[in-house]
Amino acid sequence: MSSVSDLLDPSSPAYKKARRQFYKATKNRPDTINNDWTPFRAAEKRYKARFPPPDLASLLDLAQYDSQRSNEIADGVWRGSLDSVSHTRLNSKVDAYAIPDIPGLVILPSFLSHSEQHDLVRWSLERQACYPNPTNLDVHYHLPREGLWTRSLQDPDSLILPKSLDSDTIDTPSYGPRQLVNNAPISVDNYKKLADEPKPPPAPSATVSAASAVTLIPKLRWANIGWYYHWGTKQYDFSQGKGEIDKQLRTICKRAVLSVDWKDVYGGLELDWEQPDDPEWKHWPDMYDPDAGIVNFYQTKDTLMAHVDRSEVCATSPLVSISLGSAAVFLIGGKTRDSEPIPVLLRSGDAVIMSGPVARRAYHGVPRVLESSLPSHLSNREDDPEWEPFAAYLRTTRININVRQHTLDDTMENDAGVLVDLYVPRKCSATNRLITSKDHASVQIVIADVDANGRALSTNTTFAFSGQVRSQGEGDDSLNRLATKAGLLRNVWSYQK
Ligand SMILES: O=C(O)CCC(=O)C(=O)O
Ligand SMILES: [Fe+2]
Repeated sequence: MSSVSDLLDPSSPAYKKARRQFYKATKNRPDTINNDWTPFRAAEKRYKARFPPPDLASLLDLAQYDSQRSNEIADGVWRGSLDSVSHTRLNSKVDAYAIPDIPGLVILPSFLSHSEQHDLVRWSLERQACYPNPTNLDVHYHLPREGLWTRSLQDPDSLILPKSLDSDTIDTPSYGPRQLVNNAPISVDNYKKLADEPKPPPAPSATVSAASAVTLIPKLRWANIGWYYHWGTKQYDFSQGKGEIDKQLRTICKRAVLSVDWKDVYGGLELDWEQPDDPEWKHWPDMYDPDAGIVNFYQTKDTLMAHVDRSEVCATSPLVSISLGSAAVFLIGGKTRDSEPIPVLLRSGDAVIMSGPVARRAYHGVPRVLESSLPSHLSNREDDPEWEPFAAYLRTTRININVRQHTLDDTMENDAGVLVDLYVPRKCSATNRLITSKDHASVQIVIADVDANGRALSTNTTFAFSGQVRSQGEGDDSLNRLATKAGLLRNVWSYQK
């Protein structure tokens, strides 16, 4: 088998063979084939291509600032550069860089120590891709309670049975890249409606047959953590209650968010925040607390197409994304696929934060997992004889832990962890801006409809006022104005004049 470095060397027989195969395969392709590609699609195609191998010099490779990573870079054949994408070093407790073209995008290279990377790889495989967390394989198979990974080590040949045998409804399986559904962006206004839409469980495939534990491992694509995510509608399903996000992971994500001086990122920028005079980033040190996420498992041929993660009500709160194992090309662009994306080389231990109204809503994807890029601290661990199966798996795998904040804090849930109407995020009736859960001076006034005898009916009209409106002495006037408009009051305004 040819190595990756042979494939990058135009004089090698392996390169020449790949070129012959490429010309043969594309001989009859019309020249106009790529005229319709958006800039994002064209970039995906470029980095995905096996031939010619992509030139990664255009990738931002922040590991190159770190002399302790020089061996890691030298050992792998893939390397980007430091001068292809404009970036600025942030004033922060750890190495952190902002990308001025995408405000709110922050990259923390080498954020995790080697031992944290080991722990998180084990954590992902042993404890996340298993009951009670849903995974892509659960739909089709009766997975063992101890998890597929543990079973595959203890009894690799044990048979895992398909669910189609005992189900009335069946479907076709999909192991490829995650299916992309064009979901409606959730917001405070449509939140209730989307939460109430039916979320039928997906049907198991009729065509999968029993498979051994070890052969199913490379088919693992994702595990859901925190709030239950319904892939069919790309919305959260609150009726399933809230899964736990492990404390260790929450602590790591909070450390990432708290280590950044957000004033250095956002100060002086005019962005489209819900409350421009009190932008949310100022509250992240108290408010940021992740409650939803996905652990992604990519084999080297897998890609994740351009998408926007817009199922979370907190549309601007930081999303923390941690890379482990093999390296990858990460693309991030703008509001549509029509902006040219920025290419970044993400290596094991790097973290990316997508935050604020621009970066959190930017199209992004992973067109390439880089072959032979596993760093030596994950491929050989003489200190841990039990590590070898993890190393073998990671040689063809990248793990990404993608952590979001869906709700503003847990006062939005009842004791059972279910979102309740009362705590659905509200907007100030006077200013139409979001009332955060930390706005303890906000009030909600419910005015009951009454019958002819003055007795309360079951219907009512509700007004919510933010603390800011009240502190400016605008509460009474606002209530009068709104109640008059709603036909509940008469003549109050004439008093004021
Ligand atoms: O793998 C990555 O780096 C990104 C994953 C991602 O965008 C997602 O899970 O939504
Ligand atoms: Fe994403």
